[in-house]
Amino acid sequence: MKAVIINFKAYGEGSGERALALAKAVKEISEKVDFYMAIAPNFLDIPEIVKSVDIDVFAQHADAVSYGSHTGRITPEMLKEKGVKGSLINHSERRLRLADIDYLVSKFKELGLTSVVCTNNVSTTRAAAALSPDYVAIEPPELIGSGIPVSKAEPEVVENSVKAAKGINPEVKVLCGAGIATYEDVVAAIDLGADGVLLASGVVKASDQKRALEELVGLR
Ligand SMILES: O=C[C@H](O)COP(=O)(O)O
Repeated sequence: MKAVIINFKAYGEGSGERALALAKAVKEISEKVDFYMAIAPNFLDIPEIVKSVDIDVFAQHADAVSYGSHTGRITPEMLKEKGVKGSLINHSERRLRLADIDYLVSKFKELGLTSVVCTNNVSTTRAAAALSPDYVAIEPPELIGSGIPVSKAEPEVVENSVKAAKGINPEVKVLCGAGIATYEDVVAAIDLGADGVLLASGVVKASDQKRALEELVGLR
């Protein structure tokens, strides 16, 4: 099943009570379509959403450390304890070192968490795929939040990332993201070989989030 993962980022429109409402809207829509839909709210909203909404919840980041003397860190074990499905790793707005990405992908496997490693171009997608995460998500940073969909503006980046990742490890699923907002954008991504999309502003910043969700998955 193709995946649609919605990152709430640190947007006010996807925080607190609004995060909970949006999570419920995503859950409701997910029951009407043939997409795997999941969300990535901020850390503070995760426990409440996990408790109240039956949907896969991802963190937006994890730190490459285990329990111990670290201040202000979120370890994979903590995420596991809170009932999250997995996490974005190395998002463009929260980059990590290669060794940290490697640590997290391995630790996630050990804990049964799903890893979504974000990348910015074909070469980094190839490098990320070599670590055998569950997903890589190719997102050209300049298109993030631009409203210009990567699947239309830079189709070759998506297509070549899919080829590069599958060439290294056919098991790795490839998402694309940046500027995705409509069903047409999603279909374009899938036509380029992507296993789904990772998006944020097209839904979270929309004046009518539910309507934006419906448009995204082809219900309108
Ligand atoms: O995690 C999501 C990506 O950074 C894409 O963001 P965007 O949909 O606002 O362009």
